[in-house]
Amino acid sequence: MTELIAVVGAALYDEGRLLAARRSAPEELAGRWELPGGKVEPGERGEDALVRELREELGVEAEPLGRVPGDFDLGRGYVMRVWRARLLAGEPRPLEDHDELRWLRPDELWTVDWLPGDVPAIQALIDSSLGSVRDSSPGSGRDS
Ligand SMILES: Nc1nc2c([nH]c(=O)n2[C@H]2C[C@H](O)[C@@H](COP(=O)(O)OP(=O)(O)OP(=O)(O)O)O2)c(=O)[nH]1
Repeated sequence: MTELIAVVGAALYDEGRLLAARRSAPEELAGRWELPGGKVEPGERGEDALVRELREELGVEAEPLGRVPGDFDLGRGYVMRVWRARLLAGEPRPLEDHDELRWLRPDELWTVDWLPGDVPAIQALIDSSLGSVRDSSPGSGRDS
């Protein structure tokens, strides 16, 4: 069986807004929007890959906060895992692979043309935020 290639996607938040990035390459993905991130290197932890990719791609320092439940199939043997992260320092700039960045408020999440593999990831992100609101209500069980 062929090994899956692990990709990390960053759900990077600042002031309640999510950062979306428009790909500039390769040609078949250019113009579509994604979560910044990239391939996990051999032996690297997902959250470390996330911090490294955000530094390389956007020139920012970020802190991983936790995994969004789910393994998202991107096709061609790629599987994406999404981490929530918070901006610690710097202003994101499209240094690599992207030509535009946009901070999306919760009501703007579907205003960009996400890559097909990202649509379930964005939905999971929304569902898990609603879940965390629900889980904080008195008497509710904890999510692992
Ligand atoms: N980073 C990222 N990649 C995604 C998303 N959705 C999606 O289909 N992909 C695809 C695009 C690429 O084929 C693959 C990730 O590869 P990448 O090119 O971003 O990885 P990388 O930064 O490590 O790239 P490189 O070193 O090979 O240039 O996953 C997403 O939301 N974020």
